Amino acid sequence: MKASTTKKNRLKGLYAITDSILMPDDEQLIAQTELAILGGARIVQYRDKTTDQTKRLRQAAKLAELCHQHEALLLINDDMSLAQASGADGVHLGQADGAVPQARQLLGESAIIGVTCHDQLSLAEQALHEGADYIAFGAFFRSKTKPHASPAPLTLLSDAKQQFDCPIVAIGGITVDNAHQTIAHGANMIAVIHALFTAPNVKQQAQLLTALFAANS
Ligand SMILES: Cc1ncc(COP(=O)(O)OP(=O)(O)O)c(N)n1
Ligand SMILES: Cc1nc(C(=O)O)sc1CCOP(=O)(O)O
Ligand SMILES: [Mg+2]
Repeated sequence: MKASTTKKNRLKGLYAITDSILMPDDEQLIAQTELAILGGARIVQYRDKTTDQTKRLRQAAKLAELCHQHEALLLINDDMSLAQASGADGVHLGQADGAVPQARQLLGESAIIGVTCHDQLSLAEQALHEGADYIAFGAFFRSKTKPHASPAPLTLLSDAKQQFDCPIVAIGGITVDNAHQTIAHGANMIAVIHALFTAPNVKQQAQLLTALFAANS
C-alpha cells in the first residue's frame, strides 16, 4: 500500500485544534497537545492567528516532531507555506485561504488537504473535485472560540455522508455531551478546541471524546 494511502486512512476520530490564546507559549502548546494525543487525538491542527512568523514556524515544527513521535498527523491552519516549511502532514484551508490545486502542487500527493465547507454541500463537491482529502462542516453548536460562526444543521452530515465517499469533519461547539449527535449523523472526525483545551484534565477529556466513536460505531 502506498504511504499516502496509509496517511489518508488515518482521518478518523478526535481532531484536536490548538488555540494561540489558550496556549500562547511553546511549553503550554506542546504539553497540552501531548496530553490530547495521549488521550486519543490522532489528528492535530496548529491554529495560530498571530502574525509572528518566527514563532509560527518554530511552534509548527515542534508540533510536527511531537505528532510524529506519537504517530499523530499534524495539519496547519490557513497557511500552505507554513505546512511545507514545518514538515507538517498537510493543511486546512478555509474558503479564503488559498486553492486546493495550489496546495496540492506545493505539498505533493501524499499531503492531506482539508477544506471548510460551512453548511454547503456545493462547496464540498467543489473541494473534492479539486482534490481535497476531507471536508469540514459547521458550526453545529454555539462555539465559544468562534461565536459568530454560521450555524449548520446536523442533517447536513447525513446528507454529505450519502453524497460523498470521503472523511467528514464536524466542527463548532462540540463537547463531550453533544458530540455523539454529530457522530450518529455521519461525522468521521470531531474537531474540538474549547471543550478539549479548557478542560481541567485534557488527557481525560480527549479519552472521553475519543470513546464516543467506539460507542457510536
Ligand atoms: C477542521 C476544521 N474545520 C473548519 C475550520 C475553519 O476554517 P476557516 O473557515 O478557514 O476558519 P479559521 O479556522 O481559519 O478561523 C478549521 N480551522 N478546521
Ligand atoms: C475554527 C472554527 N471553525 C468553525 C466553523 O464553523 O467553520 S467553528 C470553529 C471553532 C471551533 O472551536 P470550538 O470547538 O471551541 O467551538
Ligand atoms: Mg482559515
